[in-house]
Amino acid sequence: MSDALPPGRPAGPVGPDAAPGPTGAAVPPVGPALLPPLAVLQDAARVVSVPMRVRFRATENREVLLLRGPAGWGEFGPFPEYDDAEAAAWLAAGIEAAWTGYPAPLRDRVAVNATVPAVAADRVPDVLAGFGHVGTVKIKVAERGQGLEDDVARVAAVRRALPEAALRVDANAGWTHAAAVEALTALGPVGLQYAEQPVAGIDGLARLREALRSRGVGTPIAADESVRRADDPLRVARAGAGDLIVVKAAPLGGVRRALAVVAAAGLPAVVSSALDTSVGIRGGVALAAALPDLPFACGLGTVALMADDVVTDPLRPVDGYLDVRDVEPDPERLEALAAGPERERWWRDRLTRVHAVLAARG
Ligand SMILES: O=C(O)CCC(=O)C1=CC=C[C@@H](O)[C@@H]1C(=O)O
Ligand SMILES: [Mg+2]
Repeated sequence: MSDALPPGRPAGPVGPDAAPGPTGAAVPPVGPALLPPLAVLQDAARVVSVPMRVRFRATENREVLLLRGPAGWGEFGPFPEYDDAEAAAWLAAGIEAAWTGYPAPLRDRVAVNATVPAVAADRVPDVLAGFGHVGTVKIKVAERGQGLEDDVARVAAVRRALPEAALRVDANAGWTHAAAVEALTALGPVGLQYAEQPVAGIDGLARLREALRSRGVGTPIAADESVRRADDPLRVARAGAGDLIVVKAAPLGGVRRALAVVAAAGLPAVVSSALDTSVGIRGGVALAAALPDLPFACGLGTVALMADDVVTDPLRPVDGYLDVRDVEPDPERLEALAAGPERERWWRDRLTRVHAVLAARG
């Protein structure tokens, strides 16, 4: 088998002539419409630990705290290393889901991509098999401890498996400027749909975008961490640092706030997951379903990377789509996946602290 990169499809509906940028629309501060008392949240909480089928983000077991409220279920699952201030947006999103519910959908299903973690190239067929038929694949690159040859081999393996699929890569800011120029030039012949957060920082993205253009590499640049982890999610758009933005409901403080970010950014948006259970994915689906424009497949297929789920009918892609439907955790699955007492305490303590952050913001 060769690692040569056969040509792929041309880039998607983005690029130098893509949408203009900030529209001046307002983005509300992070916070739920109404903050339930802490005791109510603690009563409503279930902490679960879901084993992964494919290791992703160095995660073997995805732990989250689920909340049951009058409008349904919500998920609070900021990654363990996130501080309480950053985690506040995730709690606001979980409360929105469980106490307010989601805005009305504009479509009844959303296209999703397969997600290929930074696995060895020979594992790619097995990873893809978990997603069923898809027309788009996102491939993780720039993994610490790996080199460009690993990325090229992984991308080539996906291209061999799915010659017609649109391919995108996500470096999670793992490349330096020089490494990103080298890698995206090498991957150029594949016709990447876009490169997600190839380097760190908004200035870094803008500089790279400029450098690629001047070399004739037309790969569009998507901003992810520079939107969801930034104090100001609109700075990317203002700085002209990306051709499109990646939006995730939980880190942006919920579906309604994420919709406001997209409206204000004035850039095409891709909806993606936060490696959630089906309860959190339901929020991503609600966001994708409510966006006026949805030009890209969504990164919401990640339940396929998990070995289990809290519902009996998981939001896992079928023929490249997820239906827009509610989910209800199954009492037996909640019991079977319950986190151990120490982890449960850790999450409940975190809930207490993060609730205080939201309460202090008023
Ligand atoms: O977008 C996808 O295809 C799947 C979701 C995904 O890649 C991510 C989920 C959770 C955490 C992130 O590190 C990661 C991302 O960077 O987009
Ligand atoms: Mg990303």
